[in-house]
Amino acid sequence: MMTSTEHVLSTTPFVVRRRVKWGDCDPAGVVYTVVFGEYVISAAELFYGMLFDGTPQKVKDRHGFGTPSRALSFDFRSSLWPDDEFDMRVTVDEIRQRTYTLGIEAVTASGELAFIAKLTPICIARGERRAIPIPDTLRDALSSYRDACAQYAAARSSAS
Ligand SMILES: CC(C)(COP(=O)(O)OP(=O)(O)OC[C@H]1O[C@@H](n2cnc3c(N)ncnc32)[C@H](O)[C@@H]1OP(=O)(O)O)[C@@H](O)C(=O)NCCC(=O)NCCSC(=O)c1cc(O)c2ccccc2c1O
Repeated sequence: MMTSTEHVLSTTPFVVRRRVKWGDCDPAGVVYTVVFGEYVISAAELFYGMLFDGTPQKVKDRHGFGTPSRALSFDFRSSLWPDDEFDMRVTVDEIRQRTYTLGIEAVTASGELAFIAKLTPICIARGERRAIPIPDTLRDALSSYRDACAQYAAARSSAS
């Protein structure tokens, strides 16, 4: 039997399921604030892997760009506890010139909203710390994903 504490649940929309590990928690017994950054960046990296069908750093290397975080914000709605399972759904909220914003919404197995994060990466030339326009391959992949999610949502709402 294989047990995983982090795996991709679906690709459209892109959803990562995680289980809170004991080591994620602080002495108060809930997930430590610092760990939320790891949750979000890890989900974003898996998202890039899906967009380019590979492992995240290798695909960015291949395409010649990096994606340092230009901004990151959190809205914490409820605490996460050891062994809690939660799903992080990734949306493409904005695509600008050199930056774009991913929304990451985390919902527990009982349907409770845990947090909403907004991650704004800035594209840089690989190996340099210089901002560049979002490469066309990435821009196209982000737009296609956003369109596919919109189509999925429309199909679901017309079915219900
Ligand atoms: C990357 C920078 C050197 C670029 O500096 P520059 O001066 O050229 O551009 P700006 O910093 O002014 O950015 C303009 C851009 O940002 C948008 N923007 C401005 N304010 C905000 C805001 N509050 N929220 C959201 N967006 C904002 C503005 O609209 C412009 O976007 P457009 O799309 O409109 O053009 C410099 O920004 C820099 O070095 N920043 C620090 C980055 C950093 O250290 N982050 C901390 C974590 S490190 C990290 O995440 C990281 C990840 C990687 O995967 C890497 C991979 C490879 C190398 C390094 C990595 C890395 O450090």
